[in-house]
Amino acid sequence: MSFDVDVRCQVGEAAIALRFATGAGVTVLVGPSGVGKSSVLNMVAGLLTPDDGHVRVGERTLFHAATGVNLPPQRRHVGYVFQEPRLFPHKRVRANLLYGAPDAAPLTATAAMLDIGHLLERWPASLSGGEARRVAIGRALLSDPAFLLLDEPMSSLDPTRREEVLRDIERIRDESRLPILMVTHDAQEAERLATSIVRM
Ligand SMILES: Nc1ncnc2c1ncn2[C@@H]1O[C@H](COP(=O)(O)OP(=O)(O)OP(=O)(O)O)[C@@H](O)[C@H]1O
Repeated sequence: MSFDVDVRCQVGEAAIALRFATGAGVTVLVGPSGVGKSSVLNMVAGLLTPDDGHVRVGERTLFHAATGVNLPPQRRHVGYVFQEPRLFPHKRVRANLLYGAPDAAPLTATAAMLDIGHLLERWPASLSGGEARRVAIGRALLSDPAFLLLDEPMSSLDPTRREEVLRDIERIRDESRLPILMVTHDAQEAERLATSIVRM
């Protein structure tokens, strides 16, 4: 089992509840705007604490209300790519990529895979949307995560850039074998990337 999630949480007016258990590959979370998809990612990441339930990824229990287990985000070994790239504006691309990386050795190979090797000395403000997104994905991968969370990684990209990021995610799915939990609005993306689809 990759993701074994059963969470309930009141967020403002919204009562969010979701249960799913999925195997290896990409689990895609789909559903209308405001239904709570990003909140579920935040509960898996440890940024939002569920009122009840459990979160297990692989063999590890990250949260279990009944026994009081609640690992802080930094101990969950999560690579989280937010809807906005959230790069550090005062750090060059290279330093952004290495932020949180236990080891600089995989930098060259990861940058080559994401086709961002020529951008290492640039500042984030000079990047296009697609480039910034790929740097955010690279930073998540280089932190040596146990799993990836991707929140609408193709949103607000033009069709060419979208295709590039789609291919990157396919490559990560097929080569790194990291469990991936991803949110998308787009049925075609879900169809193409998903090993499992969870509807909210
Ligand atoms: N800080 C907050 N205070 C009150 N309500 C909130 C807060 N954060 C989120 N919500 C509400 O919780 C619900 C779930 O939000 P969430 O961002 O998880 O949805 P989503 O499915 O990811 O939406 P989208 O697809 O539009 O990004 C929404 O109804 C939202 O208005």
